[in-house]
Amino acid sequence: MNAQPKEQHVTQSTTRSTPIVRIRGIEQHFGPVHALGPVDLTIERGEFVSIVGPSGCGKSTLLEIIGALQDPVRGSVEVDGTPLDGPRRRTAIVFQESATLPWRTVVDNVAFALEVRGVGRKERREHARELVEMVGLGGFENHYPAQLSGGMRQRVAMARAMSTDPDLILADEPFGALDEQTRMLMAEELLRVVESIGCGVLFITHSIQEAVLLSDRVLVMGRRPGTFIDEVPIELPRPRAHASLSEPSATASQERIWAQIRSEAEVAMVGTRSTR
Ligand SMILES: Nc1ncnc2c1ncn2[C@@H]1O[C@H](COP(=O)(O)OP(=O)(O)OP(=O)(O)O)[C@@H](O)[C@H]1O
Repeated sequence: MNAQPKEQHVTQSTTRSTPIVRIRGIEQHFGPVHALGPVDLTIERGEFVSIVGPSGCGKSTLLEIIGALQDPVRGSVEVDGTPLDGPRRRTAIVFQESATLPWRTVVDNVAFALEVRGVGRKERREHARELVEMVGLGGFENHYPAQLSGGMRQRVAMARAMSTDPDLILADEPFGALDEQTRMLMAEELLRVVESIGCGVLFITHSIQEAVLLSDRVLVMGRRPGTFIDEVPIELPRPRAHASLSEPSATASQERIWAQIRSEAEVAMVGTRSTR
């Protein structure tokens, strides 16, 4: 299958408001390398969309374009109904190794984005404390990043991302550096937090399980230049937890996604061997 995903309004029929993200015909090239596209994508408000696909297919490139960290060579990006012309205050971006500031305590790391925006000290610390509590770090407010585990530091990054009242979270392999158990716990935590604030999420992961557990829709990207080759609606009831993955529909979704990725990765590997 090599079609762009249909303009689906399947899982998001509950809202008729402007989508939080609408991109059309996005393409990216780096010199002679055609890295991405063309791709179309719509994310509704409050919708959780994951992208999975073989290494190097253009996932991070797409996320960075939506986050205004790079400009595409072709196509249009609208966020919240407005053409994107630079970084937005209400778009939060979380990376695999989101940096924490080592000389600041947990609460001051979380308050940092508010400080930059000129929010008063008392107000920003109060809000930061609530967020620290929300991501399960209550009691660690005054610890420094070096005193925390990798998973706890990633929770700090998550709390900081939430501090600016995001309507869109762009997450690029946010749990990729964590061990499997921490990763699953963090995924459950993220679900809880996102459900409580109701923002749209674009989530890139190499873990099919994680994508199925978290998402309303999983988009499968084919090998470079990446385009969407499948769109898998995840119809598991919410709230979800790790156990949801053993439900028959979740297993079927994982198998469908894996079959697509495997065939793309195999073709990519053969291509690499034959061009050596
Ligand atoms: N700044 C750049 N300059 C040149 N090539 C780039 C640049 N950024 C990305 N690329 C190339 O574009 C392609 C897509 O990269 P991208 O990082 O988006 O892939 P990805 O799907 O996120 O990969 P992974 O899953 O391994 O993180 C790759 O071939 C990469 O080498």
